[in-house]
Amino acid sequence: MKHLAALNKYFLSNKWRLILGLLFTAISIVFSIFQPIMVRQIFDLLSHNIDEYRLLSDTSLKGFFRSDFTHVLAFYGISILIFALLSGFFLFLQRQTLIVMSRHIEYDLKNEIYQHYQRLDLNFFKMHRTGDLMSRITEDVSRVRMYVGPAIMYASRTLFLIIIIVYLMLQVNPLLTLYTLSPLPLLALTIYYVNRIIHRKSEKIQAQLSNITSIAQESYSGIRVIKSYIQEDASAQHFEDASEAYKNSSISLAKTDALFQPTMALMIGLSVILTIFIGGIQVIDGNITVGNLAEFVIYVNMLMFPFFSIGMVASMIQRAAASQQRINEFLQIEPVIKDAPGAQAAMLKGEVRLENVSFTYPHTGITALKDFNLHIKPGQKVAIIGRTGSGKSTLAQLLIRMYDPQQGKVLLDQQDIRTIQLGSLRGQISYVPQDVFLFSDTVANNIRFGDPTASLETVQTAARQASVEKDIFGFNEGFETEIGERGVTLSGGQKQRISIARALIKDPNILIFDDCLSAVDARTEKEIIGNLYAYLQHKTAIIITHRIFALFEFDKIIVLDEGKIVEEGTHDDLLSLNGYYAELYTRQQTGEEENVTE
Ligand SMILES: Nc1ncnc2c1ncn2[C@@H]1O[C@H](COP(=O)(O)OP(=O)(O)OP(=O)(O)O)[C@@H](O)[C@H]1O
Repeated sequence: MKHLAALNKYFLSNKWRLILGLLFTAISIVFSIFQPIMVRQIFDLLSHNIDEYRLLSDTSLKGFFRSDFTHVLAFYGISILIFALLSGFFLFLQRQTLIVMSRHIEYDLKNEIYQHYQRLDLNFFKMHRTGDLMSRITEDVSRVRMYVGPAIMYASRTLFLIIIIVYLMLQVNPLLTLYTLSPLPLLALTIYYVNRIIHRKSEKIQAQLSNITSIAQESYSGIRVIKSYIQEDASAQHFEDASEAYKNSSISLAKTDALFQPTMALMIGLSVILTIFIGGIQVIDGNITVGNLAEFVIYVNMLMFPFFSIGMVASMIQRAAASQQRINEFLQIEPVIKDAPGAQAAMLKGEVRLENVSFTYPHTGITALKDFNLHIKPGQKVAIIGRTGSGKSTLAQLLIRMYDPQQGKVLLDQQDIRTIQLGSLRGQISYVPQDVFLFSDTVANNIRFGDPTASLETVQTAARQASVEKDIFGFNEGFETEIGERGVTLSGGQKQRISIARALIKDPNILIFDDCLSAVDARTEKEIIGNLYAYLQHKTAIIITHRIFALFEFDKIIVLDEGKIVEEGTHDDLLSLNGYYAELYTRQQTGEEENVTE
């Protein structure tokens, strides 16, 4: 329950809705109480006067009484109707305030979680599965909403109703009250347990349903592999097994559900029988009137749902507390990478320096860079080459401060990057990642992601510089073509170049290209490099690659191995070293020649 305290701030910001909601609940209940009172009055009126009326022999007097009775009955009928309408109207207002409040809280909570996710660093996302992040912002928030809306609504209704009705019942006859109410706690307890079973089964069904969805999704995305390996039948069988499990669980839930209504009917029946039996004896003994008995039967019926909802509300609160606990776990995580106190914005010219940097990935313990030193002057072009896993991408991650090194310093323009505001730092470095990610949006908007205010002309220029403009004009709707599931399917090389255009449009002084030309052919690569050359003239550029760009005149080429620099110098320096670079160069030259002669 203590976990739910985190929601109090939302109740506070919605206090008027909450107060009004509770007020409407009370008013609606007061109006609903008139019905049993009036029924009692009708019954008493009739039972007191009916014998005398029947004994009347004077037909005109009888007719007069009859019409009088009819008027009184009509008056009560209309009054009951008016009170029921008023009660219903305030019930409507109650829902309009409390349920609306819960939707506002749900909205705020979702935004709070989402904004918090945005602040958290890469390591957090590596450590938690996407499904887990999603379920906390969707399913857990939904369960919490059941507490801040329906649970509060039912609980307040139940509390007010029980207080008023039990008070009225006690005024009539305490003993009868005791007997009438005795089965109701049992009802609450039964509902609580049945609800828990239903919930457990529903959870299982939900998990099985999402399993079916992911099996289907995976088989659609991997349809080419399934077909080429003739695995259609195996894939169908896999789906059928998952569906079978889902069907069995659903049937089991239906059986439990089927028990629910009869259990309730039994409990209600038991209470009514007890009321009529004990109440009947009390009427015979003259302790209460027939009207009281009728009134009691209505009270019992009115109390059924409140007692039923005690069980329901208890399990709703329990579930909401568990969900809020899961939400709090994430909300309480503070990002490790954040602005240090006193961090300043900086105008970076482009000098990069790493001093004795060692970095180990926190969640795997893999040391990716060891005592690493590097100096790049503003405007220099540097290539980073090395075997897979040698630490090239890690270097890029440290420069944009996705991680902080455990030892040593990363300096930009001679300032430790930890003293530069994170937004200012990342805003002035363009990073083209190895694994391209494009959003389901238009081509133009994907490029504009680097500068949301950019005009179409600027977008086109960036596309031209990234050598992808011609390809884009080839699409049906040019720059307005949708990318993604519902849009065009781009080739790997096209995606990479759009991602480069996105980086160029930012027009920063430092650019890092992380192996982002791996999917283009040699001719396109030459074209891209030719175009980029002019663009990069006065900018610092770090190009991480597996291939040697002989065309590009690098100021420095660095060869990494196991997180250390093993070779460093210009193209000619490295060739004369006769090491990894020279070997790679020879291999690449032979490969290219073979390609030409083929
Ligand atoms: N996010 C991560 N979490 C844990 N370990 C990682 C992570 N990223 C990389 N590593 C590990 O750190 C080491 C260096 O990886 P890095 O990605 O920097 O190499 P790389 O030279 O860029 O390789 P490639 O050329 O294949 O991209 C590798 O052993 C890798 O397994």
